Amino acid sequence: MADKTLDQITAEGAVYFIFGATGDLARRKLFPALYSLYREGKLGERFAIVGLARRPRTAEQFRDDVYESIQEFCRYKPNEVQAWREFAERFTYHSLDIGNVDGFRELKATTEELEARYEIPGNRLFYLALAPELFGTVSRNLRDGGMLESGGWHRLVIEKPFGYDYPSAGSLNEEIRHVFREDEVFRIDHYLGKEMVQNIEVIRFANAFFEPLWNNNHIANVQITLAETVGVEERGAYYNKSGALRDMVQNHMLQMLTMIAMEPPSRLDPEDIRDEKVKVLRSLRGFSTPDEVRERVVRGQYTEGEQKGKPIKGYRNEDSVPADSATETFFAARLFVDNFRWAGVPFYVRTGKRLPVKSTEIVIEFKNVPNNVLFASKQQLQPNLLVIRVNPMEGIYIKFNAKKPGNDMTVQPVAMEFCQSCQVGINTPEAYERLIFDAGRGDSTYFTRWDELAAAWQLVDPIAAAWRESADDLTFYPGGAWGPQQAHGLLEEDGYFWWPVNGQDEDNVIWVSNTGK
Ligand SMILES: NC(=O)C1=CN([C@@H]2O[C@H](COP(=O)(O)OP(=O)(O)OC[C@H]3O[C@@H](n4cnc5c(N)ncnc54)[C@H](OP(=O)(O)O)[C@@H]3O)[C@@H](O)[C@H]2O)C=CC1
Ligand SMILES: O=C1O[C@H](COP(=O)(O)O)[C@@H](O)[C@H](O)[C@H]1O
Repeated sequence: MADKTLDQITAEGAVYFIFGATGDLARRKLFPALYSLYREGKLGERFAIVGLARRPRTAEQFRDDVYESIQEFCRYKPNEVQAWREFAERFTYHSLDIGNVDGFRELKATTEELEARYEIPGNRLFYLALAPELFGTVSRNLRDGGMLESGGWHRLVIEKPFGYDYPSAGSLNEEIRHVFREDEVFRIDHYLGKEMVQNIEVIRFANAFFEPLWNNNHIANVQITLAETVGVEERGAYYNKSGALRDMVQNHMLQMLTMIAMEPPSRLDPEDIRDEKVKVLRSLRGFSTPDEVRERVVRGQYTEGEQKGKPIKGYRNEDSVPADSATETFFAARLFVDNFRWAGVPFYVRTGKRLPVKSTEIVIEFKNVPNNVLFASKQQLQPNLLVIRVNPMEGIYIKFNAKKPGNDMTVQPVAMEFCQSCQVGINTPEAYERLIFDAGRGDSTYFTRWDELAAAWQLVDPIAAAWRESADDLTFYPGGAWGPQQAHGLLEEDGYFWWPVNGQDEDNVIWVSNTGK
């Protein structure tokens, strides 16, 4: 599986089915990812791609759409005529309504022709870029239409959101599992495909100097920020039902938290890693009353504001959003992992739309050194920080104290940075490339297993239930600001503050960086 060479993986070959091929995700992420994989030889020689949706498209029209999407969104441009032609030849479009099983029987015939033409041994990967309500029907019709009768493997890749709450996620899971085994289901959380999220394991487990300090004796708190400048764009109808809690916290935020908090797995096998992540999710302190939710969670919604000098409208004025919506566009919480390693260490998480910058960062704040004669009376020492920059900048920096050159013992913070994206630039593979490649080779490490999802929903559901009771605690923030004041209060109560992202507070810090900053 994961330890096969690239040649072995690509030699097997597969047909990739993109359900929802005329949709936004396919256009912005999936086609560009497939083209990059092709350009890097990661699809091998034996592959075909079938786009599926209801609207009629000729093969030519479809290839034109794909060309435009790649031109706009892919890190490789389709300017190399020969490469584009060879790739486009492997792309076909099949118009089909998910609800109609006969369409799947026709698809079977088309697929068998493609498999014969390109010598593909019956391996089939079904990517569902569809509304989740359709996942169960597709699974059933794939089976009933004979699409699972080939000799090779069959894998189902599904997009988020996986359910609306624990019961609905459970029903959805059952529907899918009537047809596919758990090891055939690849549930996407695209944050797990991000380079720096995957790097957390390496940073933690391949360095002698982090792991011994990685516990409540040395870490004061952990801060995870996922800030976006965008509003809800054209997704008001979806977002208004989902809100930040379901859109970002239940999945991306909790996944990052588990990577930070998990115990080292005994082997780097997908199941061992996922077992450790589940243990973290199960150790998260739940919310047993609505009061507890109010104490530890802040929800906010953006109002009119300004970004980069331009006015922006409030959430309630966005398209498809009701004028009295109580949906949160901002979420912050103080979470605890109640286990031996992390007892007493707050994990602060925050995410929101219409914040001042686009940035995802994880800050590990270490406890201060004990007061000592040398420094304490004279100056306030800053805590050591380890900062993992996930997105859009990728890298890591550590902040520590050093002597300012001169005669006295003045201490100044120094930041040593490794900026990965500055080095690799646009050639960093996109999350979707990695995830499609991993699904193609059957490596489920960076996909969410059902028990992870279930545990995440079980944490999130009581928060949603408390919010349903009353919207009194909904706070507001002007678009372009760092969320409501209450989110700062969460940390101030504990004697901390949110470290500014992107090193923005670092005027007094000396930077040593591979970017030459
Ligand atoms: N867009 C994004 O950035 C992200 C999307 N996602 C998830 O990905 C999934 C797809 O999202 P997105 O691309 O934005 O959605 P869109 O609404 O843009 O696309 C939906 C696709 O489904 C097809 N479709 C709808 N009904 C049927 C049917 N009965 N039979 C066959 N095809 C059908 C549509 O094509 P047609 O009308 O031609 O049938 C279209 O291609 C969703 O689960 C979403 O939550 C997750 C993260 C980010
Ligand atoms: O899943 C989602 O993620 C995006 C943010 O992803 P990023 O990779 O750009 O940080 C978010 O905008 C969207 O609402 C959500 O559905």
